[in-house]
Amino acid sequence: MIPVYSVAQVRAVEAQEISKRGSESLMRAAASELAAAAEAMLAQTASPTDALIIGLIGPGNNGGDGLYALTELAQRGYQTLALQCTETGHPEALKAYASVAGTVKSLSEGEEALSSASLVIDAIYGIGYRTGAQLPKLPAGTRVLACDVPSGLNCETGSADDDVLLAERTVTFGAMKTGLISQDAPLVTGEIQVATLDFDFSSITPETHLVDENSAQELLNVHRSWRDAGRHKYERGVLGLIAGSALYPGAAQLTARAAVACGVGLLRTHVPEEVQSLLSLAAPETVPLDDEQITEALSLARRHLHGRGAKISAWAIGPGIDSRTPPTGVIANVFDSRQPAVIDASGLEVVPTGPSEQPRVLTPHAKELRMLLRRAGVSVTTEEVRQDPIRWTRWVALAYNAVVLLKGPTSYVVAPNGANLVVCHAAAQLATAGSGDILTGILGYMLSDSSLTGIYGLETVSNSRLMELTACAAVIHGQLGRVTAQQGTVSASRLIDQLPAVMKDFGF
Ligand SMILES: NC(=O)C1=CN([C@@H]2O[C@H](COP(=O)(O)OP(=O)(O)OC[C@H]3O[C@@H](n4cnc5c(N)ncnc54)[C@H](O)[C@@H]3O)[C@@H](O)[C@H]2O)[C@@H](O)CC1
Repeated sequence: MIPVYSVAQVRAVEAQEISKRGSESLMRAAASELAAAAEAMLAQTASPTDALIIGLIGPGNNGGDGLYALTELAQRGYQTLALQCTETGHPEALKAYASVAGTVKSLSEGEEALSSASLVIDAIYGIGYRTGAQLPKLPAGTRVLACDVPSGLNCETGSADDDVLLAERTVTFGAMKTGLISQDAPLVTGEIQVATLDFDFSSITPETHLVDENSAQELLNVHRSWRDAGRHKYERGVLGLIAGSALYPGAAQLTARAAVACGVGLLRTHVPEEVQSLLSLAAPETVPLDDEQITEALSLARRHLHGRGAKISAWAIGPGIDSRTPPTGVIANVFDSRQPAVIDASGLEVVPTGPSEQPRVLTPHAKELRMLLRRAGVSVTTEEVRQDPIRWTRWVALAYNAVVLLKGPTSYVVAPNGANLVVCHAAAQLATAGSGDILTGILGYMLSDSSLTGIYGLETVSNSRLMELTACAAVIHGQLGRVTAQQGTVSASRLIDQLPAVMKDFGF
Protein backbone atom coordinates (compact mmCIF):
# COMPACT_ATOMS: atom_id res chain seq x y z
CA MET A 1 0.00 0.00 0.00
CA ILE A 2 1.25 3.48 -0.81
CA PRO A 3 1.51 5.91 2.13
CA VAL A 4 -0.18 9.25 1.51
CA TYR A 5 0.90 12.46 3.24
CA SER A 6 -0.49 15.97 3.52
CA VAL A 7 1.29 18.90 1.86
CA ALA A 8 2.32 20.14 5.33
CA GLN A 9 3.93 16.78 6.12
CA VAL A 10 5.79 16.75 2.78
CA ARG A 11 6.95 20.34 3.34
CA ALA A 12 8.26 19.41 6.81
CA VAL A 13 10.30 16.50 5.47
CA GLU A 14 11.46 18.60 2.52
CA ALA A 15 12.82 21.22 4.95
CA GLN A 16 14.85 18.53 6.75
CA GLU A 17 16.16 17.18 3.44
CA ILE A 18 17.13 20.69 2.28
CA SER A 19 19.11 21.24 5.45
CA LYS A 20 20.93 17.91 4.86
CA ARG A 21 21.39 17.98 1.09
CA GLY A 22 20.92 21.58 -0.05
CA SER A 23 18.09 23.03 -2.09
CA GLU A 24 19.74 22.92 -5.52
CA SER A 25 20.77 19.27 -5.21
CA LEU A 26 17.16 18.33 -4.33
CA MET A 27 15.82 20.31 -7.23
CA ARG A 28 18.31 18.68 -9.60
CA ALA A 29 17.30 15.24 -8.32
CA ALA A 30 13.63 16.06 -8.90
CA ALA A 31 14.46 17.42 -12.37
CA SER A 32 16.30 14.22 -13.32
CA GLU A 33 13.23 12.13 -12.47
CA LEU A 34 11.07 14.49 -14.51
CA ALA A 35 13.43 14.35 -17.49
CA ALA A 36 13.51 10.54 -17.35
CA ALA A 37 9.68 10.45 -17.33
CA ALA A 38 9.59 12.78 -20.36
CA GLU A 39 11.98 10.51 -22.25
CA ALA A 40 9.92 7.46 -21.33
CA MET A 41 6.75 9.13 -22.63
CA LEU A 42 8.43 9.95 -25.93
CA ALA A 43 10.28 6.64 -26.29
CA GLN A 44 7.66 5.07 -28.55
CA THR A 45 6.97 8.11 -30.71
CA ALA A 46 9.99 10.27 -31.40
CA SER A 47 13.79 10.27 -31.47
CA PRO A 48 15.49 13.08 -29.51
CA THR A 49 16.27 15.09 -32.63
CA ASP A 50 12.64 14.97 -33.86
CA ALA A 51 11.00 15.73 -30.55
CA LEU A 52 10.18 19.21 -29.35
CA ILE A 53 9.68 19.43 -25.59
CA ILE A 54 8.17 22.65 -24.31
CA GLY A 55 8.33 23.58 -20.64
CA LEU A 56 5.70 25.91 -19.21
CA ILE A 57 7.55 27.64 -16.42
CA GLY A 58 6.13 29.30 -13.31
CA PRO A 59 7.55 31.63 -10.64
CA GLY A 60 8.60 29.20 -7.88
CA ASN A 61 10.54 26.01 -7.29
CA ASN A 62 8.14 24.05 -9.49
CA GLY A 63 9.28 26.20 -12.40
CA GLY A 64 12.88 25.60 -11.24
CA ASP A 65 12.36 21.83 -11.47
CA GLY A 66 10.95 22.25 -14.97
CA LEU A 67 13.90 24.37 -16.12
CA TYR A 68 16.51 21.95 -14.77
CA ALA A 69 14.66 19.06 -16.43
CA LEU A 70 14.62 20.92 -19.77
CA THR A 71 18.33 21.62 -19.33
CA GLU A 72 19.03 17.88 -18.96
CA LEU A 73 16.85 17.06 -21.94
CA ALA A 74 18.60 19.70 -24.08
CA GLN A 75 21.95 18.19 -23.07
CA ARG A 76 20.69 14.82 -24.30
CA GLY A 77 19.90 16.23 -27.74
CA TYR A 78 16.19 17.05 -27.50
CA GLN A 79 14.89 20.29 -28.97
CA THR A 80 13.52 22.26 -26.06
CA LEU A 81 11.73 25.52 -25.49
CA ALA A 82 11.10 27.15 -22.12
CA LEU A 83 8.07 29.45 -21.98
CA GLN A 84 7.88 31.60 -18.91
CA CYS A 85 4.24 31.99 -17.89
CA THR A 86 4.79 34.52 -15.08
CA GLU A 87 6.87 37.65 -14.70
CA THR A 88 9.46 36.15 -12.42
CA GLY A 89 11.15 32.77 -12.35
CA HIS A 90 13.72 30.76 -10.40
CA PRO A 91 16.93 32.79 -11.06
CA GLU A 92 19.55 29.98 -10.86
CA ALA A 93 17.48 27.57 -12.92
CA LEU A 94 16.86 30.26 -15.56
CA LYS A 95 20.61 30.80 -15.79
CA ALA A 96 21.33 27.07 -15.99
CA TYR A 97 18.85 26.60 -18.83
CA ALA A 98 20.07 29.70 -20.72
CA SER A 99 23.68 28.48 -20.58
CA VAL A 100 22.77 25.20 -22.30
CA ALA A 101 19.77 25.87 -24.50
CA GLY A 102 19.48 29.61 -25.13
CA THR A 103 17.07 32.24 -23.95
CA VAL A 104 13.78 31.66 -22.28
CA LYS A 105 10.78 33.17 -24.07
CA SER A 106 7.65 34.56 -22.55
CA LEU A 107 4.45 32.59 -23.07
CA SER A 108 3.02 35.22 -25.44
CA GLU A 109 6.21 35.15 -27.56
CA GLY A 110 6.33 31.39 -27.93
CA GLU A 111 2.69 30.29 -27.59
CA GLU A 112 2.37 29.36 -31.28
CA ALA A 113 4.98 26.62 -30.89
CA LEU A 114 2.68 24.74 -28.49
CA SER A 115 0.78 23.20 -31.39
CA SER A 116 3.95 21.47 -32.62
CA ALA A 117 5.14 20.23 -29.20
CA SER A 118 5.72 16.50 -28.86
CA LEU A 119 5.35 16.95 -25.13
CA VAL A 120 4.61 19.81 -22.75
CA ILE A 121 6.11 19.80 -19.27
CA ASP A 122 3.74 21.64 -16.95
CA ALA A 123 5.98 23.34 -14.38
CA ILE A 124 3.89 26.45 -13.74
CA TYR A 125 2.65 25.73 -10.23
CA GLY A 126 3.26 22.87 -7.83
CA ILE A 127 2.33 22.42 -4.18
CA GLY A 128 2.53 26.19 -3.64
CA TYR A 129 -0.52 26.82 -5.83
CA ARG A 130 -3.44 28.88 -4.55
CA THR A 131 -6.66 28.69 -6.56
CA GLY A 132 -7.29 31.53 -9.00
CA ALA A 133 -4.40 31.99 -11.45
CA GLN A 134 -5.08 32.29 -15.15
CA LEU A 135 -3.63 29.25 -16.85
CA PRO A 136 -2.74 28.82 -20.54
CA LYS A 137 -5.11 26.88 -22.76
CA LEU A 138 -3.29 24.11 -24.62
CA PRO A 139 -4.14 22.89 -28.13
CA ALA A 140 -6.40 19.81 -28.11
CA GLY A 141 -4.46 16.57 -27.95
CA THR A 142 -1.35 18.07 -26.31
CA ARG A 143 0.52 15.46 -24.29
CA VAL A 144 1.25 16.89 -20.84
CA LEU A 145 3.68 15.72 -18.18
CA ALA A 146 2.94 17.47 -14.88
CA CYS A 147 5.83 18.39 -12.61
CA ASP A 148 4.86 17.38 -9.06
CA VAL A 149 1.22 18.54 -9.38
CA PRO A 150 -0.88 19.58 -12.41
CA SER A 151 -1.14 23.40 -12.45
CA GLY A 152 -4.60 24.45 -11.31
CA LEU A 153 -4.98 21.56 -8.86
CA ASN A 154 -4.98 22.40 -5.18
CA CYS A 155 -2.70 19.74 -3.75
CA GLU A 156 -4.15 20.00 -0.25
CA THR A 157 -7.79 19.49 -1.16
CA GLY A 158 -7.77 17.92 -4.63
CA SER A 159 -10.04 20.64 -5.95
CA ALA A 160 -9.24 21.65 -9.55
CA ASP A 161 -9.82 24.98 -11.33
CA ASP A 162 -11.83 24.86 -14.57
CA ASP A 163 -8.70 25.62 -16.61
CA VAL A 164 -6.49 23.06 -14.82
CA LEU A 165 -3.84 21.54 -17.11
CA LEU A 166 -4.92 17.95 -17.70
CA ALA A 167 -1.92 15.62 -17.47
CA GLU A 168 -1.22 12.30 -19.11
CA ARG A 169 1.30 11.60 -16.36
CA THR A 170 2.32 13.34 -13.13
CA VAL A 171 5.70 12.83 -11.53
CA THR A 172 5.29 13.81 -7.90
CA PHE A 173 8.19 14.35 -5.52
CA GLY A 174 8.86 13.08 -2.02
CA ALA A 175 5.63 11.14 -1.51
CA MET A 176 2.05 10.68 -2.64
CA LYS A 177 0.04 13.68 -1.44
CA THR A 178 -3.56 13.78 -0.25
CA GLY A 179 -4.63 16.31 -2.87
CA LEU A 180 -3.44 14.06 -5.69
CA ILE A 181 -6.01 11.41 -4.84
CA SER A 182 -8.95 13.52 -3.58
CA GLN A 183 -11.97 15.22 -5.16
CA ASP A 184 -11.20 16.12 -8.83
CA ALA A 185 -7.61 14.86 -8.81
CA PRO A 186 -8.20 11.38 -10.30
CA LEU A 187 -9.68 12.99 -13.41
CA VAL A 188 -6.78 15.42 -13.78
CA THR A 189 -3.43 13.84 -12.86
CA GLY A 190 -3.21 10.95 -15.32
CA GLU A 191 -0.92 8.18 -14.17
CA ILE A 192 0.98 9.22 -11.04
CA GLN A 193 4.61 8.28 -10.55
CA VAL A 194 6.08 8.91 -7.11
CA ALA A 195 9.75 9.94 -7.15
CA THR A 196 10.67 9.57 -3.49
CA LEU A 197 14.06 11.33 -3.84
CA ASP A 198 15.02 9.23 -0.79
CA PHE A 199 13.04 11.47 1.56
CA ASP A 200 12.92 10.09 5.07
CA PHE A 201 9.30 9.82 6.26
CA SER A 202 10.08 7.20 8.91
CA SER A 203 9.00 9.38 11.84
CA ILE A 204 5.75 10.56 10.24
CA THR A 205 2.40 8.77 10.30
CA PRO A 206 0.76 8.95 6.87
CA GLU A 207 -2.72 10.46 6.57
CA THR A 208 -3.91 7.30 4.81
CA HIS A 209 -2.75 4.52 2.44
CA LEU A 210 -3.56 4.22 -1.21
CA VAL A 211 -4.42 0.76 -2.54
CA ASP A 212 -3.52 0.45 -6.22
CA GLU A 213 -3.57 -2.65 -8.47
CA ASN A 214 -0.19 -3.88 -7.24
CA SER A 215 -1.02 -3.43 -3.59
CA ALA A 216 -4.45 -5.08 -4.09
CA GLN A 217 -2.68 -8.04 -5.63
CA GLU A 218 -0.30 -8.18 -2.64
CA LEU A 219 -3.18 -7.96 -0.15
CA LEU A 220 -5.06 -10.74 -1.90
CA ASN A 221 -1.94 -12.91 -1.83
CA VAL A 222 -1.56 -12.28 1.89
CA HIS A 223 -5.16 -13.24 2.59
CA ARG A 224 -5.53 -16.12 0.13
CA SER A 225 -5.21 -19.55 1.69
CA TRP A 226 -3.85 -22.83 0.32
CA ARG A 227 -7.08 -24.48 1.51
CA ASP A 228 -8.66 -23.37 -1.77
CA ALA A 229 -7.80 -26.55 -3.71
CA GLY A 230 -10.43 -29.18 -4.48
CA ARG A 231 -13.23 -27.83 -2.38
CA HIS A 232 -16.91 -28.67 -2.41
CA LYS A 233 -19.12 -25.76 -3.47
CA TYR A 234 -20.36 -25.31 0.10
CA GLU A 235 -16.80 -25.11 1.30
CA ARG A 236 -15.90 -22.66 -1.44
CA GLY A 237 -18.69 -20.37 -0.24
CA VAL A 238 -22.38 -19.70 -0.62
CA LEU A 239 -23.62 -16.15 -1.02
CA GLY A 240 -27.15 -15.29 0.06
CA LEU A 241 -28.52 -12.37 -1.95
CA ILE A 242 -31.51 -10.44 -0.62
CA ALA A 243 -32.45 -8.05 -3.37
CA GLY A 244 -34.86 -6.93 -6.07
CA SER A 245 -38.39 -5.65 -6.41
CA ALA A 246 -40.96 -5.25 -9.16
CA LEU A 247 -39.86 -1.61 -9.27
CA TYR A 248 -36.18 -2.45 -9.85
CA PRO A 249 -35.98 -5.98 -11.27
CA GLY A 250 -32.61 -5.38 -12.97
CA ALA A 251 -30.40 -4.64 -9.95
CA ALA A 252 -30.75 -8.12 -8.45
CA GLN A 253 -29.86 -9.64 -11.81
CA LEU A 254 -26.72 -7.53 -12.13
CA THR A 255 -25.49 -8.38 -8.63
CA ALA A 256 -26.28 -12.06 -9.18
CA ARG A 257 -24.58 -12.18 -12.56
CA ALA A 258 -21.52 -10.38 -11.17
CA ALA A 259 -21.18 -12.83 -8.26
CA VAL A 260 -21.55 -15.76 -10.66
CA ALA A 261 -18.99 -14.24 -13.05
CA CYS A 262 -16.56 -13.97 -10.10
CA GLY A 263 -16.87 -17.73 -9.57
CA VAL A 264 -18.97 -17.89 -6.39
CA GLY A 265 -19.40 -21.48 -5.10
CA LEU A 266 -23.18 -21.11 -5.03
CA LEU A 267 -25.53 -18.14 -5.12
CA ARG A 268 -28.87 -18.35 -3.32
CA THR A 269 -31.36 -15.59 -3.98
CA HIS A 270 -34.19 -14.19 -1.91
CA VAL A 271 -36.10 -11.97 -4.33
CA PRO A 272 -39.82 -11.33 -4.97
CA GLU A 273 -41.52 -13.99 -7.10
CA GLU A 274 -41.91 -11.79 -10.16
CA VAL A 275 -38.15 -11.07 -10.09
CA GLN A 276 -37.12 -14.70 -9.53
CA SER A 277 -38.33 -15.88 -12.95
CA LEU A 278 -36.32 -13.15 -14.67
CA LEU A 279 -33.35 -13.87 -12.45
CA SER A 280 -33.42 -17.59 -13.21
CA LEU A 281 -33.16 -16.72 -16.90
CA ALA A 282 -30.41 -14.12 -16.44
CA ALA A 283 -28.38 -16.26 -14.03
CA PRO A 284 -29.49 -19.92 -14.24
CA GLU A 285 -26.71 -20.85 -11.78
CA THR A 286 -28.70 -19.29 -8.90
CA VAL A 287 -30.94 -21.21 -6.50
CA PRO A 288 -33.93 -19.53 -4.80
CA LEU A 289 -33.99 -19.10 -1.05
CA ASP A 290 -37.24 -18.65 0.87
CA ASP A 291 -37.88 -17.22 4.36
CA GLU A 292 -37.82 -20.62 6.04
CA GLN A 293 -34.55 -21.61 4.43
CA ILE A 294 -33.04 -18.33 5.59
CA THR A 295 -34.16 -19.04 9.16
CA GLU A 296 -32.65 -22.53 8.93
CA ALA A 297 -29.39 -21.21 7.41
CA LEU A 298 -29.07 -18.60 10.17
CA SER A 299 -29.75 -21.19 12.83
CA LEU A 300 -27.04 -23.48 11.39
CA ALA A 301 -24.70 -20.50 11.21
CA ARG A 302 -24.74 -20.31 15.00
CA ARG A 303 -22.76 -23.55 14.92
CA HIS A 304 -20.86 -23.19 11.61
CA LEU A 305 -20.17 -19.85 10.01
CA HIS A 306 -18.87 -21.49 6.87
CA GLY A 307 -18.56 -24.84 5.09
CA ARG A 308 -20.77 -27.89 4.75
CA GLY A 309 -22.42 -27.19 8.09
CA ALA A 310 -23.55 -23.73 6.97
CA LYS A 311 -26.05 -23.29 4.16
CA ILE A 312 -24.95 -19.70 3.56
CA SER A 313 -21.53 -18.20 4.28
CA ALA A 314 -22.06 -14.47 3.55
CA TRP A 315 -24.80 -12.08 2.54
CA ALA A 316 -25.37 -9.30 0.04
CA ILE A 317 -28.34 -7.12 0.90
CA GLY A 318 -30.00 -4.26 -0.85
CA PRO A 319 -29.69 -3.98 -4.65
CA GLY A 320 -33.04 -3.09 -6.16
CA ILE A 321 -35.11 -3.48 -3.00
CA ASP A 322 -38.11 -1.13 -3.02
CA SER A 323 -37.40 1.04 0.02
CA ARG A 324 -41.16 1.40 0.66
CA THR A 325 -41.57 -2.36 1.15
CA PRO A 326 -38.26 -3.89 2.23
CA PRO A 327 -38.34 -7.47 3.58
CA THR A 328 -37.45 -6.07 7.01
CA GLY A 329 -38.07 -9.23 9.05
CA VAL A 330 -35.71 -11.38 7.00
CA ILE A 331 -33.09 -8.65 6.81
CA ALA A 332 -33.23 -8.01 10.58
CA ASN A 333 -32.55 -11.72 11.20
CA VAL A 334 -29.52 -11.59 8.94
CA PHE A 335 -28.27 -8.45 10.72
CA ASP A 336 -28.47 -10.43 13.97
CA SER A 337 -26.13 -13.12 12.66
CA ARG A 338 -22.33 -13.21 12.80
CA GLN A 339 -21.93 -13.92 9.10
CA PRO A 340 -20.25 -11.27 6.93
CA ALA A 341 -22.53 -9.06 4.85
CA VAL A 342 -22.24 -6.34 2.24
CA ILE A 343 -25.10 -3.85 2.40
CA ASP A 344 -25.90 -1.46 -0.42
CA ALA A 345 -28.71 0.72 -1.82
CA SER A 346 -32.02 0.28 0.05
CA GLY A 347 -30.34 -2.09 2.50
CA LEU A 348 -28.60 1.02 3.85
CA GLU A 349 -31.97 2.47 4.84
CA VAL A 350 -32.66 -0.37 7.27
CA VAL A 351 -29.23 -1.22 8.65
CA PRO A 352 -29.27 -0.51 12.40
CA THR A 353 -26.90 1.83 14.23
CA GLY A 354 -25.11 0.70 17.38
CA PRO A 355 -23.07 -2.31 18.41
CA SER A 356 -23.21 -5.43 16.28
CA GLU A 357 -21.50 -8.80 16.13
CA GLN A 358 -21.89 -9.01 12.38
CA PRO A 359 -18.85 -8.10 10.21
CA ARG A 360 -20.54 -5.62 7.87
CA VAL A 361 -19.51 -3.54 4.89
CA LEU A 362 -21.76 -0.61 3.97
CA THR A 363 -21.19 0.71 0.43
CA PRO A 364 -22.86 4.13 0.12
CA HIS A 365 -22.20 6.83 -2.45
CA ALA A 366 -22.04 10.42 -1.13
CA LYS A 367 -25.83 10.95 -1.04
CA GLU A 368 -26.39 7.66 0.77
CA LEU A 369 -23.60 8.54 3.21
CA ARG A 370 -25.52 11.71 4.09
CA MET A 371 -28.66 9.63 4.62
CA LEU A 372 -26.74 7.27 6.93
CA LEU A 373 -25.38 10.28 8.85
CA ARG A 374 -28.87 11.75 9.15
CA ARG A 375 -30.18 8.44 10.51
CA ALA A 376 -27.37 8.59 13.08
CA GLY A 377 -28.41 12.15 14.04
CA VAL A 378 -25.75 14.10 12.09
CA SER A 379 -26.65 16.66 9.44
CA VAL A 380 -24.02 17.59 6.81
CA THR A 381 -24.04 19.03 3.32
CA THR A 382 -22.71 17.27 0.22
CA GLU A 383 -20.00 19.93 0.04
CA GLU A 384 -18.89 19.12 3.60
CA VAL A 385 -18.63 15.43 2.66
CA ARG A 386 -16.64 16.36 -0.46
CA GLN A 387 -14.26 18.51 1.61
CA ASP A 388 -13.53 15.89 4.23
CA PRO A 389 -14.68 12.47 3.06
CA ILE A 390 -12.61 10.40 5.48
CA ARG A 391 -13.96 12.31 8.49
CA TRP A 392 -17.61 11.74 7.57
CA THR A 393 -17.09 8.16 6.48
CA ARG A 394 -15.44 7.55 9.85
CA TRP A 395 -18.57 8.90 11.59
CA VAL A 396 -20.71 6.38 9.76
CA ALA A 397 -18.26 3.52 10.41
CA LEU A 398 -18.39 4.30 14.12
CA ALA A 399 -22.15 4.89 14.36
CA TYR A 400 -23.03 1.67 12.51
CA ASN A 401 -20.06 -0.35 13.75
CA ALA A 402 -19.28 -1.33 10.16
CA VAL A 403 -16.57 -1.03 7.56
CA VAL A 404 -17.76 1.70 5.19
CA LEU A 405 -16.83 2.11 1.54
CA LEU A 406 -17.69 5.60 0.31
CA LYS A 407 -17.92 5.21 -3.47
CA GLY A 408 -16.77 7.82 -6.01
CA PRO A 409 -13.90 8.46 -8.45
CA THR A 410 -11.85 8.22 -5.27
CA SER A 411 -13.30 5.64 -2.86
CA TYR A 412 -12.62 5.64 0.88
CA VAL A 413 -12.69 2.53 3.05
CA VAL A 414 -12.95 3.22 6.77
CA ALA A 415 -13.13 0.79 9.69
CA PRO A 416 -14.95 1.51 12.97
CA ASN A 417 -11.62 2.12 14.73
CA GLY A 418 -10.86 4.92 12.24
CA ALA A 419 -8.27 3.01 10.17
CA ASN A 420 -8.70 3.89 6.52
CA LEU A 421 -7.61 3.14 2.98
CA VAL A 422 -8.12 4.99 -0.27
CA VAL A 423 -8.77 3.59 -3.73
CA CYS A 424 -8.34 5.99 -6.59
CA HIS A 425 -9.46 4.42 -9.84
CA ALA A 426 -10.44 7.42 -11.97
CA ALA A 427 -12.61 5.22 -14.16
CA ALA A 428 -15.27 7.85 -14.89
CA GLN A 429 -16.98 5.26 -17.08
CA LEU A 430 -18.02 3.43 -13.90
CA ALA A 431 -20.56 6.20 -13.29
CA THR A 432 -23.18 4.17 -15.15
CA ALA A 433 -26.44 2.66 -13.93
CA GLY A 434 -25.94 -0.72 -12.29
CA SER A 435 -22.21 -0.36 -11.73
CA GLY A 436 -22.70 -0.28 -7.93
CA ASP A 437 -24.77 -3.49 -8.10
CA ILE A 438 -21.78 -5.17 -9.73
CA LEU A 439 -19.46 -4.01 -6.95
CA THR A 440 -21.89 -5.57 -4.46
CA GLY A 441 -21.67 -8.83 -6.43
CA ILE A 442 -17.86 -8.77 -6.43
CA LEU A 443 -17.58 -7.98 -2.73
CA GLY A 444 -20.38 -10.41 -1.85
CA TYR A 445 -18.48 -13.15 -3.63
CA MET A 446 -15.25 -12.25 -1.82
CA LEU A 447 -16.96 -12.30 1.60
CA SER A 448 -18.47 -15.72 0.84
CA ASP A 449 -15.09 -17.27 0.00
CA SER A 450 -13.39 -18.72 3.07
CA SER A 451 -10.03 -18.81 1.31
CA LEU A 452 -10.17 -14.99 1.46
CA THR A 453 -12.03 -14.34 4.72
CA GLY A 454 -10.27 -17.14 6.58
CA ILE A 455 -13.57 -18.24 8.15
CA TYR A 456 -13.47 -22.00 8.70
CA GLY A 457 -15.12 -22.54 12.05
CA LEU A 458 -16.81 -20.10 14.38
CA GLU A 459 -14.11 -17.46 14.26
CA THR A 460 -15.36 -14.62 12.08
CA VAL A 461 -13.47 -12.10 9.97
CA SER A 462 -11.74 -9.06 11.56
CA ASN A 463 -12.61 -5.50 10.55
CA SER A 464 -9.06 -4.88 9.33
CA ARG A 465 -9.24 -7.87 6.98
CA LEU A 466 -12.73 -6.81 5.93
CA MET A 467 -11.42 -3.32 5.17
CA GLU A 468 -8.56 -4.70 3.04
CA LEU A 469 -10.83 -7.08 1.12
CA THR A 470 -13.26 -4.21 0.51
CA ALA A 471 -10.45 -2.05 -0.87
CA CYS A 472 -9.43 -4.95 -3.14
CA ALA A 473 -13.00 -5.26 -4.43
CA ALA A 474 -13.02 -1.51 -5.18
CA VAL A 475 -9.69 -1.80 -7.03
CA ILE A 476 -11.00 -4.74 -9.09
CA HIS A 477 -14.15 -2.74 -9.86
CA GLY A 478 -12.05 0.26 -10.99
CA GLN A 479 -9.88 -1.94 -13.17
CA LEU A 480 -13.03 -3.48 -14.63
CA GLY A 481 -14.18 0.03 -15.64
CA ARG A 482 -10.86 0.80 -17.31
CA VAL A 483 -10.60 -2.52 -19.15
CA THR A 484 -14.19 -2.30 -20.38
CA ALA A 485 -13.74 1.31 -21.51
CA GLN A 486 -10.74 0.26 -23.60
CA GLN A 487 -13.07 -1.94 -25.66
CA GLY A 488 -15.78 0.70 -26.22
CA THR A 489 -18.65 2.31 -24.37
CA VAL A 490 -19.42 1.02 -20.89
CA SER A 491 -22.67 -0.45 -19.60
CA ALA A 492 -23.28 -2.65 -16.56
CA SER A 493 -23.80 -5.72 -18.76
CA ARG A 494 -20.55 -5.09 -20.60
CA LEU A 495 -18.75 -4.73 -17.26
CA ILE A 496 -19.98 -8.20 -16.28
CA ASP A 497 -18.75 -9.64 -19.60
CA GLN A 498 -15.22 -8.48 -18.75
CA LEU A 499 -15.35 -9.60 -15.12
CA PRO A 500 -13.96 -13.16 -15.47
CA ALA A 501 -10.86 -11.91 -17.32
CA VAL A 502 -10.26 -9.09 -14.81
CA MET A 503 -10.71 -11.49 -11.87
CA LYS A 504 -8.19 -13.81 -13.52
CA ASP A 505 -5.67 -10.95 -13.64
CA PHE A 506 -6.06 -10.65 -9.86
CA GLY A 507 -5.32 -14.35 -9.43
CA PHE A 508 -8.86 -15.74 -9.16
N1 LIG B 1 8.26 19.42 -1.68
C1 LIG B 1 9.25 18.69 -2.16
O1 LIG B 1 9.49 17.64 -1.68
C2 LIG B 1 10.03 19.18 -3.30
C3 LIG B 1 9.56 20.27 -4.00
N2 LIG B 1 10.12 20.70 -5.10
C4 LIG B 1 9.37 21.59 -5.98
O2 LIG B 1 8.98 22.75 -5.32
C5 LIG B 1 7.62 22.99 -5.61
C6 LIG B 1 7.06 23.90 -4.59
O3 LIG B 1 7.72 25.13 -4.78
P1 LIG B 1 7.14 26.51 -4.28
O4 LIG B 1 6.89 26.46 -2.84
O5 LIG B 1 8.03 27.56 -4.80
O6 LIG B 1 5.69 26.57 -4.95
P2 LIG B 1 5.25 26.62 -6.49
O7 LIG B 1 6.40 26.47 -7.38
O8 LIG B 1 4.13 25.69 -6.60
O9 LIG B 1 4.66 28.08 -6.68
C7 LIG B 1 4.79 29.08 -5.75
C8 LIG B 1 4.70 30.43 -6.44
O10 LIG B 1 3.49 30.54 -7.17
C9 LIG B 1 2.78 31.67 -6.76
N3 LIG B 1 1.36 31.42 -6.85
C10 LIG B 1 0.66 30.40 -6.28
N4 LIG B 1 -0.64 30.48 -6.60
C11 LIG B 1 -0.79 31.54 -7.40
C12 LIG B 1 -1.92 32.15 -8.02
N5 LIG B 1 -3.14 31.67 -7.91
N6 LIG B 1 -1.71 33.26 -8.76
C13 LIG B 1 -0.48 33.79 -8.90
N7 LIG B 1 0.62 33.25 -8.31
C14 LIG B 1 0.48 32.16 -7.56
C15 LIG B 1 3.25 31.94 -5.34
O11 LIG B 1 3.09 33.29 -5.00
C16 LIG B 1 4.72 31.55 -5.44
O12 LIG B 1 5.49 32.60 -5.99
C17 LIG B 1 7.04 21.64 -5.66
O13 LIG B 1 5.79 21.57 -6.27
C18 LIG B 1 8.10 20.90 -6.44
O14 LIG B 1 7.93 21.06 -7.83
C19 LIG B 1 11.30 20.01 -5.67
O15 LIG B 1 12.15 20.95 -6.21
C20 LIG B 1 12.06 19.21 -4.69
C21 LIG B 1 11.27 18.48 -3.69
